[in-house]
Amino acid sequence: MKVLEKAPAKINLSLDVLGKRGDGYHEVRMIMTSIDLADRVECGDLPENQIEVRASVPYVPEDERNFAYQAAHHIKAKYGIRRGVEITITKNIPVAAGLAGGSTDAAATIRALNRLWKLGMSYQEMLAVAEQIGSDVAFCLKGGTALATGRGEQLEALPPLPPCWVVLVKPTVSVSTAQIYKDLDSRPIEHPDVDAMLHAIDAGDFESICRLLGNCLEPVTMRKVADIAKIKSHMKEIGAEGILMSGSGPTVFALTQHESRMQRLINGMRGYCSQVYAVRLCKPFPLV
Ligand SMILES: C[C@](O)(CO)[C@H](O)COP(=O)(O)OP(=O)(O)OC[C@H]1O[C@@H](n2ccc(N)nc2=O)[C@H](O)[C@@H]1O
Ligand SMILES: Nc1ncnc2c1ncn2[C@@H]1O[C@H](COP(=O)(O)OP(=O)(O)OP(=O)(O)O)[C@@H](O)[C@H]1O
Repeated sequence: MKVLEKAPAKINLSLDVLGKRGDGYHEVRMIMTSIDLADRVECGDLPENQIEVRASVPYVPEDERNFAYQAAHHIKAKYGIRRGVEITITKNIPVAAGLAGGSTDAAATIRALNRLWKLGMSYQEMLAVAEQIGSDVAFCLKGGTALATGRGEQLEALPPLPPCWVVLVKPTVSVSTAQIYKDLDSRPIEHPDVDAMLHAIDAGDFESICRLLGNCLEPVTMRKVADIAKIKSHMKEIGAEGILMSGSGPTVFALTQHESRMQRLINGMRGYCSQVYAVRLCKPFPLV
């Protein structure tokens, strides 16, 4: 038997860091939303009691470093499963891009194995597995729009954003999330207004959402990746309503409610970058 799960990427609409914790992580307060740029994760039975991962691109690890492998490993240990699984990942989300590609594959694997092995896991039980893998995995389990606190694993669901297009541009370089958080420690933090963003989302006020987009990691990554400032300025010239770097970067996204502007952004940005995507937002998965 085989089960297929869609694994959508995320963007951060507001990302604040409140301080460094004793465990080496940073205390965050951030708002994330799922977008319809997704990997495909397929889990199927294997005759031997082992975990095999196949990824469609060569630069994603297929061993225990893969977050989907780790999800299967934790579930097998926790539920005493002595069955084998083959996990096939079709990558569409750019890797090490600030879009939680590996985290969403892990979350999709948890949802898929719950179905394949008929485990009847509750959302809380899935969250317990997700937290063992990475900070963004918890959000990716359900997706939608949410406020994330703690190291990113404590979630509060928010209303969906007003319908819009998300245009993403991924510069060719990739960055390390751990290094960006480390570099942040030696700089003054530019805090975004997370509370005002929460109000704007509650009110469905697209104009304010665009105006309030903010990410305190953006200036840190910008110092390493000069392309980010250039991409932002080209997107502004073309006429995007709101523009921001996602997560630890380096992907930059623009929001617009106008199809003609979305088209202009795609055409305009393809002149500078090969990885340009235009997608819609994604609904949350109905987990309880
Ligand atoms: C930048 C974001 O993507 C925003 O959504 C997340 O905060 C990062 O989440 P993630 O990639 O799932 O991060 P993890 O895999 O848990 O951690 C990678 C590394 O990033 C740093 N890290 C991550 C999350 C956090 N709240 N504080 C941190 O300092 C730590 O050095 C950690 O070793
Ligand atoms: N299934 C996977 N897909 C992509 N990368 C993976 C996967 N599993 C492990 N990795 C490793 O994780 C690293 C980070 O990749 P990922 O695409 O998750 O970064 P990211 O989008 O910047 O993450 P985040 O936004 O959560 O910080 C990669 O360099 C890769 O080696």
